Amino acid sequence: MTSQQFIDLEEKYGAHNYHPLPVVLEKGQGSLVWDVDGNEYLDFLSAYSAVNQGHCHPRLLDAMMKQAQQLTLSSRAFHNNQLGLAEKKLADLFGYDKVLFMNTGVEAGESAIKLTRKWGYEVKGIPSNQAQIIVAEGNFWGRTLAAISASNDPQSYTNFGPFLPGFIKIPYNDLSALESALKNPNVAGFMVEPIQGEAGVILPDDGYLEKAFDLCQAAHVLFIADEIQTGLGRTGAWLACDHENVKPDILLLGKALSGGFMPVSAVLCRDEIMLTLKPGEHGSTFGGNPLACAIASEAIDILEDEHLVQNAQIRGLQLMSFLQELSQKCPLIRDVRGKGLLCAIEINTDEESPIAWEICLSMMRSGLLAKPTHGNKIRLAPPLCISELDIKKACHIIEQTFTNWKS
Ligand SMILES: Cc1ncc(COP(=O)(O)O)c(CNc2cccc(C(=O)O)c2)c1O
Repeated sequence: MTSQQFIDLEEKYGAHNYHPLPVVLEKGQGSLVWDVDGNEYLDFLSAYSAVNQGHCHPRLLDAMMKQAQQLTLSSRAFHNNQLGLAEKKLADLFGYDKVLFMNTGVEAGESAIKLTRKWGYEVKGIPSNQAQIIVAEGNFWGRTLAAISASNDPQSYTNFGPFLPGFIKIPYNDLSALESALKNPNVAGFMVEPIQGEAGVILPDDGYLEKAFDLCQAAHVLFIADEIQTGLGRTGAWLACDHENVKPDILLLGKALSGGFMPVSAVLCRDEIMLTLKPGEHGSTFGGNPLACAIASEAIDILEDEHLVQNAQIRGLQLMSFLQELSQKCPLIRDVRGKGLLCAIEINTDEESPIAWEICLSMMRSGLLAKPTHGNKIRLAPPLCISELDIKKACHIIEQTFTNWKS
């Protein structure tokens, strides 16, 4: 079958809830993917940071196959021999008492909202059903009704109402807005991405996270870090919060927690918070299944064994210095920004302009896959295993595209 035939099948039989680039992938390995016509691409999206370890990592394949021949799903009606090991690994690595395994990132977000509310009522003493959670404008943590209720992006919430109450929206990177919102005694938590991914790789001012954390502690409010996109080495540290020595009260992980093999997410926090959940009050059929736990354990080991956090830092510096140089000589570029291997080019147009999309099409034809987010920001986020040579190759493609661009 041709690429077009595969695209036509999706058009005819699938929901039209995405607008993919016109490329049909059939194979991935490390930082590379191939389409059905055998064309090779550098993957600079990494499935939105779900394949930090690289596509189809052989160790993850082995771990999956080994466990899949033993037991894939026990349900939580019974214990299994993988869950406790994976919980301990994450708890020890990140320094928390307890881990709650879920599946998708938004489920981790929903779980964090429920935990924070329950803690608010049963520990902080907020009157029943009055708990508020502060969120930052520009946030994106998934597509459930709670997640879109917390969103200020019309594309996320239009015509999906009515919405969940209990969210207070404040500008991102605005400490005075946070300080005044924290005056509300019914606030239980502040959920924030250390770097806003979908908003276009928006970095807060240095010190924002640390000061926001301190304000939350002073107000007896839980600081919830959504590291589902920024965590697990993406920004050149295990967690983006590490760059400011902030230890969140609640930590959300997902995506690369399975290296792209299956949905695995986790919520980490101390006993005082996690033990507000009593048997039968929360969970999921697949949450903490032995297959997911075996894969998650291996996904963490790979990040450690292959020094991928360090590689993200070094390769990120290489990529960012190129981008800064390019931006000096290219009026089409409004801004370049990033941390580690979570970078973005902001094109000098409004969000509605098709130019960012056309640039991504051109880079695709030259062998590099990237996609715009929020119109005019092109995210550049390769797998953390990417080599110096492949960064050089990508930079050459990016430079050729921008310097030869004729609007
Ligand atoms: C910071 C953050 N938190 C939570 C989620 C939700 O994760 P799940 O998608 O696994 O529920 C994300 C998701 N990030 C993300 C980025 C781009 C596209 C899409 C998409 O839904 O196709 C998702 C995210 O970027």
